[in-house]
Amino acid sequence: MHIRMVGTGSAFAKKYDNNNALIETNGFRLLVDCGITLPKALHQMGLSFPEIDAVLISHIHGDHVGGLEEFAFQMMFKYSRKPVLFIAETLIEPLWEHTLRGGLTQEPLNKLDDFFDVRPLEANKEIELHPGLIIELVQTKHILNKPSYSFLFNRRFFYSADMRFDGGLLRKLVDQGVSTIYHDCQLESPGVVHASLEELLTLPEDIQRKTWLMHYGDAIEQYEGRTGHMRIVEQYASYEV
Ligand SMILES: O=c1ccn([C@@H]2O[C@H](COP(=O)(O)O)[C@@H](O)[C@H]2O)c(=O)[nH]1
Ligand SMILES: [Zn+2]
Ligand SMILES: [Zn+2]
Repeated sequence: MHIRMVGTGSAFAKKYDNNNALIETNGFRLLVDCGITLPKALHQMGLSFPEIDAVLISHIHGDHVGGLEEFAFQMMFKYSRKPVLFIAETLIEPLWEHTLRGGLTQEPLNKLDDFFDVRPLEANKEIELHPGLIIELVQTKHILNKPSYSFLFNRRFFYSADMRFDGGLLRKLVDQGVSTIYHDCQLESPGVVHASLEELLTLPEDIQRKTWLMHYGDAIEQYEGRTGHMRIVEQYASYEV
């Protein structure tokens, strides 16, 4: 399984695009989150929307869903196709009512299913998205009373999306066989709604060695050599996980 970060930046980063990723396996290309900067970043990578087989959403923040309106419009009016949208069942109504409805509605198109082939996902239940690509949604803490999900791929690759620090969960995942963790990282403390670098540095060495940092601020270069045993994911680079 390959992963390419379309962006590695925090919500307010300007040197880095929104923290969105492409997971590629057996000829299947899954977009993980579709933020405000995604359409331009994807274009700069030489890719266009029809080359994406499905999109998966972690939670309703602009750097994770802000590019969906353009995705939907381009697919409908430029390519006459309905993209597959994998999304937790708890996020379906808020995604339409609170984010997309205003921009996308034009009678008779007035619901999420008019634009996307919606595939609801249940948390804590494995599902094969494509042959060779199994996913489990793990609900993690990010914003109070706002559902947010991390992703476990093929039982071995954990992608935090946006979450607060949870050392107990990371310990459990590693003990269960997770070999690679991509974790959001807020460089300055306190993390508040993300894991801070200071918190991540408290992880035991064996977990740190499996951990790569993403969703970072523009100051990341100043932190090179100061991330313990954790490595930094580079924007646009491709990794085998
Ligand atoms: O209580 C809060 C809520 C949000 N923030 C900041 O806003 C961004 C939201 O974007 P993410 O998708 O969560 O990255 C977050 O990074 C915080 O910087 C906050 O500080 N406190
Ligand atoms: Zn974010
Ligand atoms: Zn968020």
